[in-house]
Amino acid sequence: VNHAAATGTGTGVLGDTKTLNTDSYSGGYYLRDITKPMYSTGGKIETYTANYGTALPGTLLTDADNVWTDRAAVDAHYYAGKTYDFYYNKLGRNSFDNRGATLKSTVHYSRNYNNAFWNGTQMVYGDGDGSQFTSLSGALDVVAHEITHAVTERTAGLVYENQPGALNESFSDVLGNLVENKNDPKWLLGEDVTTPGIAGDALRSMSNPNEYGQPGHMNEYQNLPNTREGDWGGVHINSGIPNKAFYNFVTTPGITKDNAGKIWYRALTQYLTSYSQFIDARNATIQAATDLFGANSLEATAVANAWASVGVG
Ligand SMILES: Cc1cccc(C(=O)O)c1OC(=O)C1CC1
Ligand SMILES: [Zn+2]
Repeated sequence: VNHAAATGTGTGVLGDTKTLNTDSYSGGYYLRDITKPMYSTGGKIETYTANYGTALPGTLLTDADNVWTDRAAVDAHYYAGKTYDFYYNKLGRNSFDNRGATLKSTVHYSRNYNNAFWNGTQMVYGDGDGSQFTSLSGALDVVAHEITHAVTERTAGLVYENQPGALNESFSDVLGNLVENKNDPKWLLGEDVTTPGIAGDALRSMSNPNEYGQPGHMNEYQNLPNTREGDWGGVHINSGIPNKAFYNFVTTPGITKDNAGKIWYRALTQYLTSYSQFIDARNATIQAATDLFGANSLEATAVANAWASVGVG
């Protein structure tokens, strides 16, 4: 029996019902999406469980009746599909490698694990401890954040330390929110899975980085040690500065989310390199806006103003 695309239903982390692309193969249903353009060269979206251990990728999820109840798996699978669609339809990129590589996710990684990460090959999601986080695949901005780490690794290659690392983090936050495309005036990150017992909070805020302990201007840059304890020079801290620059840009009257995304994506994939600093990101986004909209365009002017407003350039 060959692979055949099937449509299942599943319950997500927040209790919502979703339609899932699955694969009816040899008598069972597999959590495998074979409907995307990348399938023409063998690419698919596959979701696994680590079954609360740390061996990767773990076991590909199967189900007898195509009604899926593993909430973390349902959202990891569905949101990976949404992220693939955004990159393909909006930015013309065919998966993280732009060559239709299979998108592999593993959920239920370890126990009480308050993290999500791209390990160089696949996405990995913990279930949280139920207090700090619920299952981390339950948020589209988180899933798109992780997949964007893969895109960055294959393009600019921004090293995960100091200013290049803060840029790496910021591009993941920017694309995470653009893919999520919520009507969220505060441009929050992780709001759907952070502290399930507290409403209205988040992991980070792009509109007001200070709200979650991040600098929003160069004069608040935190020189932290390039160690694990120092968050590798504060990559999740100093990302507040480029995040705020993007927020100021995208909220400029006349700037659309689509155009802002094209400019940031073009800077990331055409101009930035491993050790790019904040000033290089400023120059790269101005150049990208100039390429796409012209030297004296609203976009190019607004990009320069946005970086100046956070003390860069
Ligand atoms: C929750 C978490 C912990 C450690 C690293 C990351 C990381 O991927 O950098 C992480 O995920 C996020 O930041 C996502 C966006 C909310
Ligand atoms: Zn990250």
